[in-house]
Amino acid sequence: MSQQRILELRKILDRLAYEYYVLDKPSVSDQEYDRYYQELLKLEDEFPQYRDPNSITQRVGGVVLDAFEKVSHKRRMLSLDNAFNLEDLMAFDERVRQSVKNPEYVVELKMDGLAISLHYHNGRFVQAVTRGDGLVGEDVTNNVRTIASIPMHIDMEGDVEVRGEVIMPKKSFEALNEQRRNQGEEEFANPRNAAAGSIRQLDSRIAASRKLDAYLYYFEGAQQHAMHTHEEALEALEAMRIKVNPLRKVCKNMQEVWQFIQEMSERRNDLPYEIDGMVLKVNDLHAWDLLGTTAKAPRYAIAYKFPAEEVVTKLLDIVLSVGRTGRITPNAVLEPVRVAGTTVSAATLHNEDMIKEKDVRINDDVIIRKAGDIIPEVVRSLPERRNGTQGIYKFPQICPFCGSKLVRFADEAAHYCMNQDCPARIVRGMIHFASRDAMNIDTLGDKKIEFFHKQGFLNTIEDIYELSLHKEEILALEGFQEKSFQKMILAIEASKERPLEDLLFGLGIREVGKKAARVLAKTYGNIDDLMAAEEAELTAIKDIGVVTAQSIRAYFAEPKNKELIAHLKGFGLRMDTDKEVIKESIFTGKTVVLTGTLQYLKRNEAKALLERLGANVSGSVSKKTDLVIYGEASGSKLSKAKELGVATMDEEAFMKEVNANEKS
Ligand SMILES: NC(=O)c1ccc[n+]([C@@H]2O[C@H](COP(=O)([O-])OP(=O)(O)OC[C@H]3O[C@@H](n4cnc5c(N)ncnc54)[C@H](O)[C@@H]3O)[C@@H](O)[C@H]2O)c1
Ligand SMILES: [Zn+2]
Repeated sequence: MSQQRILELRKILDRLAYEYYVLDKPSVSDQEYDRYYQELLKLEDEFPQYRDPNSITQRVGGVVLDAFEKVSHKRRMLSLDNAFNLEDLMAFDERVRQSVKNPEYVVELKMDGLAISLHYHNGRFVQAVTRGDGLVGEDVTNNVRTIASIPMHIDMEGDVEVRGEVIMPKKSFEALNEQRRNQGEEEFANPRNAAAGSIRQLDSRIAASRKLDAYLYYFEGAQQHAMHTHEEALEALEAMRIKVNPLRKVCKNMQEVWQFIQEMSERRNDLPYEIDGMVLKVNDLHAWDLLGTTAKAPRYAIAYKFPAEEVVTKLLDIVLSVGRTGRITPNAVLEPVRVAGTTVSAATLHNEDMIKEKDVRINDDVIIRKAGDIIPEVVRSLPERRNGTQGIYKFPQICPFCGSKLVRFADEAAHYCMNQDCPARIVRGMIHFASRDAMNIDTLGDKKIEFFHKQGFLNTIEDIYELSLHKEEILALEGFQEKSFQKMILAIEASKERPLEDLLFGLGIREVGKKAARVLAKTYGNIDDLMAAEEAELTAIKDIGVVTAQSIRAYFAEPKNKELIAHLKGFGLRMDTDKEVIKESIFTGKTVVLTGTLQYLKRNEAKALLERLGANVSGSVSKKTDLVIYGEASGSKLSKAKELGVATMDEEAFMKEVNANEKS
């Protein structure tokens, strides 16, 4: 039983960590994650036979993206153990006291960003590396250079390593999300994920535009510089004009610690950046060596995490919604309640497993939590408050909108309505088709589509282009005027000119998101060639996997979909891409040869990029060659180029040029 639960928890946590560290897109709040984590920690403690070095509790979370140069840390970059209340902190103090007499603590703010290591050589900033998996991080030097508060020169000879936190101030975060909203892009869940997403960008101009900041809190090898305490080390950093957070305090005992924590938690909302807790560090650096570290965290420090805002309310009902792919989401209908400054009356329950996991039943009192910008969630039910009217929730077997049987695939937690004609799916599909990222018919929003569907005017995507046939009926409806009707029809007409990639995305083919649509449109140029493409041909395209390829094939094999495309063609929708404009660049008019193994691009991609930038790509080096671009293990072509005096460029430099041109 406990073993099963341990495995289950590891699976949940691995998925959440992936969403958080790799996608920078968490689906639950940090508190929710921490609850699962603490439960796992406790079970592993209780049942040592089930411990596993691969468990998330035994390693530093986080990953190293392949797109970046990997750098090994000289000393591991660790995480921190967590405390959630005074009791946890007292236990930590107790453990420290077993090795250290009368410990002092430096108490700092726990800034919610991502850890970074900065390297200086003879006073010059030379490299910045992310924490990564703790052993190896990503080289993000160019991006970190764009952070104004990080000094490029310091007054210290030799090699100096400083560590700290890159953060996105609340103001920058709000501005960024507003901009993303306006451009129809997905918003970041919180400043931490936005900061992480900004630092891990291949184009440093994006990082520069994101207005990041950084605070440093660790001086590697401070003892070699004759410092004895952490506070002395921080002051030495300040003397080098390195930014250290002044909101910190050296505390003589736990009473002072707790008082400072209370003080800061009251000021928390007024700070210009987000903090998710406080960090206690033993002040005496000699004690750091004495106490040492675990596989994951130092024993001389601990993070106290602030509690999230939680309230209790009644769960009145569970209702299902259906997405355009048929995916079903169960939602909690709640007795309205104020939490974290807003009134909440609905919360997501994710899927059947989550409902079981949290043992949520209709009529239960439940704990609701809203943290940061994440949608409200049901944390758990309060079974002790049940009065006998709460039966175990049975997940519906049929779609509430069309009555067809719901399907749950073996490897997925979600249920699906598989009925292509399900009215709820059709409406969601039309909403998606008209949305900003797709055909961008901005006068035809969610509410109007739902309304016209109820009126019987919109039953398929094709109907959008025949809406003008219902002019008389629509004008007879309340709230519709000739002028706004004309505007709507004009926007529908204008959408016929959208390029192929927008149409492909708008069709809502499973697995074909914005990016895949762009890749497909670019590769095929028009819809007929794409419709004729075999699965093998599709999977040969970078970024298109087997599942996506099969889904595309299945979509175009469906007679109804073929008909839809034919009808749309009949309405005059263009079904090709914008012609690639050749961009003037340093490659324009040059004869270029590629050689060696490229790290960032496949050979054919590099070729396509070069051609777009006006180059003529050739296979062999001769006197006519203007430039040889080389990757790793390049052999005879490179030596021949050198012999002939032909200019050469390594892949790194090439990527920089490409990036510069792509973004301009
Ligand atoms: N919502 C989710 O799905 C999800 C998933 C995974 C992780 N998380 C969150 O991330 C946490 C785990 O991340 P973690 O391993 O980075 O641990 P952590 O964020 O709890 O603590 C360690 C980090 O704190 C940072 N920090 C900030 N101020 C500091 C200071 N003054 N001194 C020292 N360090 C400071 C450093 O970056 C350090 O690496 C979880 O507890 C959870 O809150 C959330
Ligand atoms: Zn249905």
